[in-house]
Amino acid sequence: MSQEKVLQITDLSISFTGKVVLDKINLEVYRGQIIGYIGPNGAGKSTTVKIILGLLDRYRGKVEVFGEDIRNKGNAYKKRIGYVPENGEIYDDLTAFEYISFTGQMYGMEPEDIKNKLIRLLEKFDMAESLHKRVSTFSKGMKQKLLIISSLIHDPDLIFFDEPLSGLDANSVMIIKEMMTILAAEGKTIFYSSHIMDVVEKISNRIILLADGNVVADGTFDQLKEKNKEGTLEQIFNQLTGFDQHEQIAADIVAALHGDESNE
Ligand SMILES: Nc1ncnc2c1ncn2[C@@H]1O[C@H](COP(=O)(O)OP(=O)(O)OP(=O)(O)O)[C@@H](O)[C@H]1O
Repeated sequence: MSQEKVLQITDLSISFTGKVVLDKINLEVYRGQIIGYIGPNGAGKSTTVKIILGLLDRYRGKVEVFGEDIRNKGNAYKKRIGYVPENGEIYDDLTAFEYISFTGQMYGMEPEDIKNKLIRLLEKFDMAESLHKRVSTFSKGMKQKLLIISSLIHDPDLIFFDEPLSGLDANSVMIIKEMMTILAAEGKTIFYSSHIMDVVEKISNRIILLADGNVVADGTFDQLKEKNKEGTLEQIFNQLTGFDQHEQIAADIVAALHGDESNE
């Protein structure tokens, strides 16, 4: 792996209406890393990514992408970034071709280049027939594939995937996992946020766990395992976030559904 620093985050903090979401986070990310960026719901994973993408600017601290402070960078650095948001919205009335033409041109690509790539990619994603079909007619998985194509069509160097496998069938999941490995081996850097722990465990060469506004673990899966004496990433996650009550909570939920009296 390269020692070229792609991202540096220094003392990054942000609060929303008085609630501290990120509390002086520090991170250095290197070219070719696949970072499994995990944490409980509401831990601040999407917020971190939105700050790096320049979508939130009320933060404190410093964020450097490709060696430059994003506060001084304008928008040019975004052309080297790809992003699959957790809840990606696609303009439903557009066709696949119109949508990718629109996003590709925002990244400064030539229309001919966009079309050629898109035709090849749709074919590989088993969507060759969908080029001129409206997104409103697509299944969830097809929309997700289009979001993935949209995030990668401009060949970005730094890629943020927020639950990219959502809605994909088992075959497509295998393709995307393998694709991430190839892209990282080529020197692309991938930030992979997901709650599916066994995929994160397998795919990431570095895992960062965010909880209560802080980085509470940062290392390879083997390093995390050594420190925490637990078997799977799911167990390490539960241990580090202090969670051991799933049986009791599940039983309480069922009792509440039945209208049983609470004994809490
Ligand atoms: N625009 C906003 N205004 C107010 N609060 C916000 C805003 N955006 C995020 N938050 C709060 O910040 C916290 C972190 O949210 P964020 O979406 O970053 O979490 P996450 O780790 O991505 O969670 P999940 O795993 O559920 O996707 C949450 O408590 C959320 O309610």
